[in-house]
Amino acid sequence: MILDLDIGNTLSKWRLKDTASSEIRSRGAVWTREEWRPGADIPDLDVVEAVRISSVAREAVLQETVTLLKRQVGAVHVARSAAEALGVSNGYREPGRLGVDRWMGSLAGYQLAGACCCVDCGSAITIDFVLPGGRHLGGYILPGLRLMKESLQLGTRNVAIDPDSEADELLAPGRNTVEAVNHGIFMAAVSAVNRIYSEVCDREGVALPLLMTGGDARVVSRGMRVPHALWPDMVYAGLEACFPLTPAERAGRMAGAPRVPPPVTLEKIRAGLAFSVFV
Ligand SMILES: Nc1ncnc2c1ncn2[C@@H]1O[C@H](COP(=O)(O)OP(=O)(O)O)[C@@H](O)[C@H]1O
Ligand SMILES: CC(C)(COP(=O)(O)O)[C@@H](O)C(=O)NCCC(=O)O
Ligand SMILES: [K+]
Repeated sequence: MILDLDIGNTLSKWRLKDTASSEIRSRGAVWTREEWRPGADIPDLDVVEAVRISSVAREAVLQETVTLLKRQVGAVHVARSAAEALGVSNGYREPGRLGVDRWMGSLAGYQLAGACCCVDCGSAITIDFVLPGGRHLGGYILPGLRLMKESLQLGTRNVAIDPDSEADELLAPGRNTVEAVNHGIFMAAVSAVNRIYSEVCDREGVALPLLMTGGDARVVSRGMRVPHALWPDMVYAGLEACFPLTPAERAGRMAGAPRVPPPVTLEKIRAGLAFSVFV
């Protein structure tokens, strides 16, 4: 069995993957806290032959986790952002500083779709771009839905946006505090993602497939104006591509990879942007 770990700022996600069949056997998540330890919340390590980790938690948390895991598991692979991998060149001036979850997502996106825009809606919302030929441009970081809501301190933090609400409802003016806050942060997130996607496609002269992941991807996806695919396992897929262990992974197949809808034409993207130009 392979244990994959995606340690984010809010949640540490894990899944167990069968080494022979490549099937996902179980998955779960625990809060990422300072005292995070693999233990009761994490699956039985006796069955684990290898661990793959993507972590944006503090380096000390990662090191403690790795030390603990190494006592019981032979192979522990820790992903790091690099200047180049799998045909993608990192757009950061200091490549190691790019969040490794963003790097994993960008590598997975490029493997699946070629040039692409990768959006990760977690504690932060990150938007990364990879051009044809594999040039990663860099990207954008904004607060995630939960962070935006908490920063307002209006006592609405425990009333989450229903991911099944229709975009129409979410875009309407709120008629109480919870609605006003939820609709406001929804609007902030989707406007930013729609606009950033269009602006970058416009400036680079290419219509890019759009991939979305993260705990709030389903909600944000409701407000997207362009075709896109949801890929909950996108960060894990980057781990699979960097450290292929199963026969399917060695053949380049990534678990849970979605069908990616073709993007709308560049003309349509530009026509959409034209509405926001007033001069
Ligand atoms: N069951 C849940 N528990 C916690 N957060 C959730 C849950 N479902 C959705 N969310 C949202 O997802 C975000 C966490 O998403 P995730 O992608 O795991 O973030 P990170 O990678 O930063 O830890 C939270 O900020 C919250 O808005
Ligand atoms: C931007 C992030 C905080 C997003 O993390 P997440 O919301 O997934 O927990 C993370 O990718 C990170 O710590 N990045 C380092 C800074 C950077 O990417 O420039
Ligand atoms: K994120």
